[in-house]
Amino acid sequence: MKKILFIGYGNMGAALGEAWRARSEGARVLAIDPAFATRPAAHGFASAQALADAGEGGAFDLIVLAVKPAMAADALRALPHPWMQGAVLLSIAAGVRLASLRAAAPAGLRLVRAMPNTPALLGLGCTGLFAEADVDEAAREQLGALLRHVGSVHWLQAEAQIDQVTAISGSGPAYYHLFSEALAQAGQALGLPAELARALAAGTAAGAAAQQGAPGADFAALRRAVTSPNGTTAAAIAVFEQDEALRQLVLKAAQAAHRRAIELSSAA
Ligand SMILES: NC(=O)C1=CN([C@@H]2O[C@H](COP(=O)(O)OP(=O)(O)OC[C@H]3O[C@@H](n4cnc5c(N)ncnc54)[C@H](O)[C@@H]3O)[C@@H](O)[C@H]2O)C=CC1
Ligand SMILES: O=C(O)[C@@H]1CCC=N1
Repeated sequence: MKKILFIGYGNMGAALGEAWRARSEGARVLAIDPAFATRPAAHGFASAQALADAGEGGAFDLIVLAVKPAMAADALRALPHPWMQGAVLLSIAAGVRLASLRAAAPAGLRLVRAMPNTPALLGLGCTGLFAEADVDEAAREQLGALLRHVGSVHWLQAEAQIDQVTAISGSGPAYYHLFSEALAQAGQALGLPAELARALAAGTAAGAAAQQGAPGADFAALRRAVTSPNGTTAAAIAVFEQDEALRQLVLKAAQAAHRRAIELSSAA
């Protein structure tokens, strides 16, 4: 998949597109996004018409739909059909079902949904992928190879799993960032200077994440290694674990994200 077009080049689209521009040998990445009207770039066009006026277009191998969910179907409908001849469409829009995309797509366009996450910017993302049955093994391998440029790739067995992945890893980076915000605030509340509290929270998150990323890492064993009997960590963990408070809160939050993904699908 050498000729790639992004529809929408915001946070997530640009994270993928810029990685492929830098790391995927031979890939030619173009993007359409109204934001290119104010921040011109050689590979970016403010509209499909601007791209066509520049003599680009023809058929693309891969079209990545990376606009907000509510505008995904309309953005797909607005694309010239010849661009999609023989292409694969990769939609990263949360909660936009294959059935909605199918209804907006020309016949023959092969459809895949993906749920990446923002650490893709650093090559440390996780992507869940689900493809329609007509996407052959060769296309799956090429897509997998592209997405491995931004982190790990996980093929799913059912489309509904995309909503579950969204609630865990799609939204998940924000959960960890919120925890770091809270830890830095707690540091300040205990009397540390703000910048030191921030640096300690960030450094601790990065260190713990690296430990968790080791092959076969056992989260509970890593936690126990910090927790001396009757020590300081045990005092803190007892608060988190009282009535399973943290686990229950995380479960409720993930269920809310999952419900929202399902709601988005009925709105799209
Ligand atoms: N941000 C995240 O962590 C993740 C986002 N997603 C999905 O990615 C999609 C995009 O999200 P973000 O990048 O966060 O949003 P964003 O708002 O940063 O990017 C969306 C971009 O689409 C552009 N746009 C608006 N109308 C357009 C049109 N008609 N044609 C082309 N471009 C148009 C906007 O100018 C904007 O740059 C969403 O559907 C979201 O569900 C998926 C996984 C993670
Ligand atoms: O918040 C959202 O809806 C998107 C999907 C996953 C991460 N961001």
